[in-house]
Amino acid sequence: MSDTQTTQPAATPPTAAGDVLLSLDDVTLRFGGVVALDGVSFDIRRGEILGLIGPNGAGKTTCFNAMTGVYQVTSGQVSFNGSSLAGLHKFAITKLGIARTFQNIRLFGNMTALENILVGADAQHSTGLFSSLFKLPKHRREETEGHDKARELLKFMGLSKRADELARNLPYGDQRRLEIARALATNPQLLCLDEPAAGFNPAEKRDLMDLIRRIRDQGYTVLLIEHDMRLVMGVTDRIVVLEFGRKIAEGLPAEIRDNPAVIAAYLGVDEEDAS
Ligand SMILES: Nc1ncnc2c1ncn2[C@@H]1O[C@H](COP(=O)(O)OP(=O)(O)OP(=O)(O)O)[C@@H](O)[C@H]1O
Repeated sequence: MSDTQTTQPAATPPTAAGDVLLSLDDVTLRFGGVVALDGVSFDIRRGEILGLIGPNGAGKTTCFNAMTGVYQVTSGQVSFNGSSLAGLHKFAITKLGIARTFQNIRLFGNMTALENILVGADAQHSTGLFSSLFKLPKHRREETEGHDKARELLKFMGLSKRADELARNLPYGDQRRLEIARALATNPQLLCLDEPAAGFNPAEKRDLMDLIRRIRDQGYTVLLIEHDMRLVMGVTDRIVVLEFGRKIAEGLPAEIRDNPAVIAAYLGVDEEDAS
């Protein structure tokens, strides 16, 4: 990645580092008889990299889905910048400033890398169909700005040379990075990454850790779901641990590493045996 060191225009810089950006307050989410989230509460603070971990089926992706409007919570509340997200459609939530990537890459394969990012940037355009049909000046200005920003994002992610290649022809690692770039194009305050290192080799994982730190240094807040413990422990500021839909621990990486309940959850043994 030779062209990754330039900076791109930052997201809204942190107003007061450490204030609460998003909070889950006693959130329960049921699918019929399955309780995917059971009274989960935690905060994401502005400017931090928060890890969300737990064994398979713990409720991590459901948490993302509750935050991004894919599912409405059964009870409890999700708030962003102090306002409830209840009833908001996922597009409205994107506009408010929450973006995500998916476990399984969801790019538009027949579009170029650049076009994929432009789709993300479109989510923040203020002009509507009328302006776009009649190519009004404000719409044209937004289009130009969108192109400039998309190229800067490609550069930031080390993908400049891929701009005009179809997404489906990109190597796997570049597709993963493009997904992150597309999410950043929506100009989020909070970027949620769902297993971004899946399928990566150790060297790619190290590059990803570096990239996540650089993203945070640009002023974004990052929520990271990841199974690779070395990556999670190495890059996050704090970690929240779920098991069977419940929060079982929250703390600094070193605290989580030594927490008997967390060790038990991962080893599948009784907490007393793990301590
Ligand atoms: N749409 C759905 N309908 C029914 N049950 C669901 C649905 N989505 C998730 N679940 C259930 O909710 C629970 C939590 O699933 P979730 O995908 O959030 O876990 P996860 O921690 O992300 O797991 P993994 O690490 O395997 O991705 C699981 O029991 C899962 O089967």
